Amino acid sequence: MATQNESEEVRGLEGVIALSSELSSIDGEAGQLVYRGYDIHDLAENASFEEVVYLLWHGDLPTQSQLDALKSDLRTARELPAPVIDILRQAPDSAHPMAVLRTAISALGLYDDEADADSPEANRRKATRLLARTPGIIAAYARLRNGDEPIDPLDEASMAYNFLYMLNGEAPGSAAEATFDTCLVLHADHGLNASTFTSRVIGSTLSDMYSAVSGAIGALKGPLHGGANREVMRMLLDIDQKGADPVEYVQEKLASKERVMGFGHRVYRTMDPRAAILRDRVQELSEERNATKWYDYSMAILNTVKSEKGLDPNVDFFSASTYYMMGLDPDLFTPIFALSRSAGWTAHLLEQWADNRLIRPRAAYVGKTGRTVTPIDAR
Ligand SMILES: CC(=O)SCCNC(=O)CCNC(=O)[C@H](O)C(C)(C)COP(=O)(O)OP(=O)(O)OC[C@H]1O[C@@H](n2cnc3c(N)ncnc32)[C@H](O)[C@@H]1OP(=O)(O)O
Ligand SMILES: O=C([O-])CC(=O)C(=O)O
Repeated sequence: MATQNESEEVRGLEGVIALSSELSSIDGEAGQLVYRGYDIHDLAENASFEEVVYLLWHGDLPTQSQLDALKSDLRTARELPAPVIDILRQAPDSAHPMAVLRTAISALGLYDDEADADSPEANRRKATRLLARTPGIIAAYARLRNGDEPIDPLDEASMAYNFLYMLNGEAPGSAAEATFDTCLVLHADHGLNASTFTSRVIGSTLSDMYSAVSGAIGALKGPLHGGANREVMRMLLDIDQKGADPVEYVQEKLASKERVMGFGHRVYRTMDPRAAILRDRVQELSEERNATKWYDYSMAILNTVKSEKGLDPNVDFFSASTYYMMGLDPDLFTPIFALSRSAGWTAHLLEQWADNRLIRPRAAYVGKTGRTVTPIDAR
């Protein structure tokens, strides 16, 4: 039994080691992220999202036949149950797409005969169904709210290609597919971040995978976590609309003690390696198109926040302009994050259940003591 003094509080659990994991490691001082021993730069350059999913779920990169089998399983599993499509049809057009995704993932559990089956094999099958169906949910809702019908994915295409295809109804170029695939690789796992911790807490009660992933989506939605990518784009658009100087705009925010979205991180004390990869991608996209506005604003903000607050950008800062330059709607940015992070959440759940112990910390009680009940008519 742990012996921490009951009155000691570690605010926000900063630095607390709550469990052991073989999935990803972060060196916050060096700015290094590793999935199962592979550096994120290596994976971003040389592995597809599907290969990373296999790596997270199984521990090693797949052989060609293992990858083919995974892709075939994902293809077979991806059709959405009709009642879930009905839920998407009935969701208000103005709903937050993360709320829609959370609801739809929860509803998937209603139509999965194995929802409460707890064997490792059943949990792997559910992880496959859950990940396979997430792109279709996000794309279908994005189309339905615009009055368009959902589009079926293609048989032989990658998840990155199919997501963009289902969303836009046209074939994405190979550069767009590659950029999107890299984004999925970069967001797939990140230690015991808030949403992953949420999923493991829920999983540790031996609740089911749909409950745990719905809870994780709820945690990711917040602007201090995955929701920051949408807020970053809102800030860039606001600067543009007002014709504001990005340096002055951000200086004003800092002077009024507002947080600048996309900066700071609980673990990194230097540049998030994913932000560096995405910064370079935004620069390339900008130069290819001869349209450097978003990159220029972003770099002006980066330099200002760094010099005034000493803060570096996190993954959400440059994913915003990357997605926007790909024509994606800002309120889909966080659902896209969730699509990728589902790989990590489900891998963490499989790991949790392989050696489960209920996660249940303590609170330091700082409330009143020694009170006695006064009869209600005398209060
Ligand atoms: C995928 C992800 O989840 S990455 C994170 C995405 N979230 C964001 O980009 C939101 C903006 N960033 C933040 O709010 C924070 O940096 C967090 C929540 C990510 C991490 O914060 P924590 O480790 O809890 O640091 P904490 O909130 O205690 O902040 C420490 C100090 O830095 C300041 N600070 C931290 N981030 C920012 C920011 N983005 N803008 C301005 N000030 C900031 C805080 O105001 C605080 O200053 P103070 O000591 O003068 O009060
Ligand atoms: O790790 C964190 O605290 C936030 C997160 O999920 C990430 O950076 O990808």
